[in-house]
Amino acid sequence: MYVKICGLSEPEHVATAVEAGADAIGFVLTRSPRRITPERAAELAAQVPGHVLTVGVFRGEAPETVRAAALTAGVRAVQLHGTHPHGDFTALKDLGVTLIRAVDAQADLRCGAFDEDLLLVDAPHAGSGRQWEWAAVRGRASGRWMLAGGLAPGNVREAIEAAGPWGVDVSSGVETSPGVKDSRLIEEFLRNARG
Ligand SMILES: O=C(O)c1ccccc1N[C@@H]1O[C@H](COP(=O)(O)O)[C@@H](O)[C@H]1O
Repeated sequence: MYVKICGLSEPEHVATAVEAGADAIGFVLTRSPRRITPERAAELAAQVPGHVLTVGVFRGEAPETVRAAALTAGVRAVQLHGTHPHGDFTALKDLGVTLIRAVDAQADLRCGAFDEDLLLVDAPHAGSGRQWEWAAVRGRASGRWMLAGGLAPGNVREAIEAAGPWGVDVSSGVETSPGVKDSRLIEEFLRNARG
């Protein structure tokens, strides 16, 4: 099971996620309680080994804004939330990073439909920590797709069984309050996600 830990802002939590076996870690570079600057993301990304994907998370920004922030941060993937047209993904292809299309369950759920490399199926309000009806996407989402939205150490197994994703992504569920990560919860999430 591919696991992404998102919304990291402290070196200690980046180290915990890497050591506990995360496949990807995310830095929020858009309006959010978890927002960090691209410069801060670059400092954190520098401590991440090459086998772990570093992801810049955006919501509704224009491709040029995403490009500039991703280059400053030095991330190897960008995750675009919001109603981006296909052309936004095409415009970012030459950046040479992994493109992640983040949508809710009403969208086209075929990974690759917008030329993205990974699909993320999330709650309508990304980053809110709210659960939604994960089972509604079972058999509808296809390809390399991650489930997100209200996941936590205590429910990630149930979510995987309900939706059948290729991977999972968490932010709020490994925090003690919005934007404050907890190393013990990060480790527990990774353990439970892998069963
Ligand atoms: O985390 C945020 O604040 C955020 C802001 C804007 C866009 C996406 C955001 N987070 C993404 O939301 C999902 C899961 O969130 P949660 O576990 O329900 O809190 C994850 O993909 C984050 O990257």
